[in-house]
Amino acid sequence: MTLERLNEIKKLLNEYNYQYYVLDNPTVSDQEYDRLMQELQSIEAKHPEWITADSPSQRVGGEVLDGFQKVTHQRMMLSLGNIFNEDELREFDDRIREVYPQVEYVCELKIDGLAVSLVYAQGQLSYGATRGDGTVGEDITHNVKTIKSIPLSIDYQGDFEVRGEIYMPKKSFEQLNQQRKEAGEPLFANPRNAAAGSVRQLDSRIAAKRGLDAFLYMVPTASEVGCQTHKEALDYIKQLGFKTNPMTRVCANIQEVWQFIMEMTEKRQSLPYEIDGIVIKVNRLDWQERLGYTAKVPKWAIAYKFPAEEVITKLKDIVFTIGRTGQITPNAVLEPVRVAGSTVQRATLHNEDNVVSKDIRVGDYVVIRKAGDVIPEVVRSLKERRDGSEKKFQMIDVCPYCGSPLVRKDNEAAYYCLNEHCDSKKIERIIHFASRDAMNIEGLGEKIIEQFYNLGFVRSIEDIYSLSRHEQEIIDIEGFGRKSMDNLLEAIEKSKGNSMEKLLFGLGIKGIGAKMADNLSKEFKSMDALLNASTAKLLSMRDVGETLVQSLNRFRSQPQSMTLLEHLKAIGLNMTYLKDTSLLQESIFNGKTVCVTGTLELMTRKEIKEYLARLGANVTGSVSKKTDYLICGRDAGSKLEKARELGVTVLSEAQFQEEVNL
Ligand SMILES: NC(=O)c1ccc[n+]([C@@H]2O[C@H](COP(=O)([O-])OP(=O)(O)OC[C@H]3O[C@@H](n4cnc5c(N)ncnc54)[C@H](O)[C@@H]3O)[C@@H](O)[C@H]2O)c1
Ligand SMILES: [Zn+2]
Repeated sequence: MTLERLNEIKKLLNEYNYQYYVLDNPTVSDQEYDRLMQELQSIEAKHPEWITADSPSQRVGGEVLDGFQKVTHQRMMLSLGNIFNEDELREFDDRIREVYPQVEYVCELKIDGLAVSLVYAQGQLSYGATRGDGTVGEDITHNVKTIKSIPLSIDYQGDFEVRGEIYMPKKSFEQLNQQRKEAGEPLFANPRNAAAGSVRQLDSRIAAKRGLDAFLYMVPTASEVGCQTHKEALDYIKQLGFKTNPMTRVCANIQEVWQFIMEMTEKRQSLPYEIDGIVIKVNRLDWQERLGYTAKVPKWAIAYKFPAEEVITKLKDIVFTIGRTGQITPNAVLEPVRVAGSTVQRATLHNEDNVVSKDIRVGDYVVIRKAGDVIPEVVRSLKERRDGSEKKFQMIDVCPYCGSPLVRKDNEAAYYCLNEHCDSKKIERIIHFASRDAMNIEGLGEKIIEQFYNLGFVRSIEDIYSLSRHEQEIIDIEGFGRKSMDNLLEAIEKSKGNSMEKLLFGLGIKGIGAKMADNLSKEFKSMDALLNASTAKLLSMRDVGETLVQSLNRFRSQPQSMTLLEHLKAIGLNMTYLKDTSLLQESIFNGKTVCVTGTLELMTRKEIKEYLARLGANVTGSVSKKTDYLICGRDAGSKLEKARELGVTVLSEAQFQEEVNL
């Protein structure tokens, strides 16, 4: 169970790392990422035997993109350990003071940009590089040179390396996103990703226009140039002409550190650049040296991360939404407010007990927290700002959709509408339609459908196919990035080509399960033929009984069902059986999950996929425990490794062709 969870988290984190470091386009918030990382670390702490070298907990950040020169760092560029509260800060301090009771710290703002290494030779900038995976980075010299505050020459004749953070000031970020919006281009999620995306342009004219800047905060060879402390090193580079951050403070003990953190939490909003925390470093360089490093982070420094961002806004109304199971949830309608990079207009209030115990009223000013979840939440109300016009919360007792009395189940805080014909059933039908064995629309899961339903984007099955109309609104929903939207629209488009049995099963006709849908489709070949089939013909089939015929008759006599099918046909959904029955009988791939990887030589990727579909295979994009076969072309990489690890049968392209007699 836990091992399974561990693998699941690793997979997610690797995916998020890729989106964040390679694509500069995260699909989840940093809080969500950090929460998963903590969970991973706590499982690994309990089971050290499960730690693998490729675990995200063991690796520093990103990957090196093709297209850039690679630079091997003279010394590893590491990440930082994270802490999230005062207790953890004190634990860090305890560990240090066990060795150095007199420790002094330097506190710095944690600039939300990307790390850069600048190397000078004979006083000239010789190159600038990204952190990459810590060992090898990308040469971004051409873009570094566009940053005006970075000196191209310094008054130091030997080899000299200095490290710091390239960032995009808030103003530049807003202008950039405004321009991109007007040009219809995808927006950057935050200044960090915008900065990273800018320095990784091959054309330096682009970076030059992006208004980037840099703070320098570290000299790997500080003691060699005569510095004893980190603070001296900072002063030294400032003298050489580098820009250092003015907020830096030396603290005599951990109380002063916490004091600094509190002060900066206040100041954060008013700074002209984004910070996501405070970095705390041991000041003495020889002590740093002796405290040393883990594989990923220094032991002499730590990053305190600010909690999920909170903002204040007015609660205009409370509305109720319904979920798949009929659960009724109160939601806050808010005066739109920007929080951590997106505009929030709605937030969940969870349930009646929560609203009552926090005494949240319509008209209140409330604190909204954007954590990792798709829907932000209301943390508390500001009672001191009330003027008496606020309305006390009253839970409804009938369903807002159908008027049936609501039922509170034993031991549960939630209320339910149990009416069979209520909206929850519609949600359920849409969920079923999109599910894996039916139309298999990836990215359109239960929670998303509930949310889209309640926001009015998807009220019926047909609506799925006009979702692009709400594209911008959906991207604005917290947590739903441009990339997820593109993927979703692609998955929806792809589902139009499904073979008939998937659609038939998706319609949710009573008695027609996945297997029966397959049998009927195989027999009748098209939706029209099935809908016009005589009772006698149906009954002549094996496994088809009276009940099923009655159920199908009910379906075909309902005008709304026929209209639905007509609409789907007009939208372009395939209504015929695409699997080739003669091929199916003998195919070893029938009903199996198959993945294709590597460079194919005999067929194109598209051809082989279509062919496999005709053989009855379910073709997937990744290898998992559910995979039955992996078909491998040349230069197969991680998928092949994974398949071997999981014991999945691997076939070469030639073996595949032989198997299917091509
Ligand atoms: N949302 C996502 O999908 C996603 C994915 C991957 C990572 N992340 C975020 O990135 C974090 C990991 O990134 P990371 O490895 O760069 O670590 P980090 O950002 O937590 O800390 C290390 C980095 O801090 C920067 N830094 C800024 N100011 C500094 C200063 N004064 N002194 C020293 N360093 C300073 C440096 O670039 C350094 O490499 C995660 O904790 C998460 O919040 C998010
Ligand atoms: Zn109802």
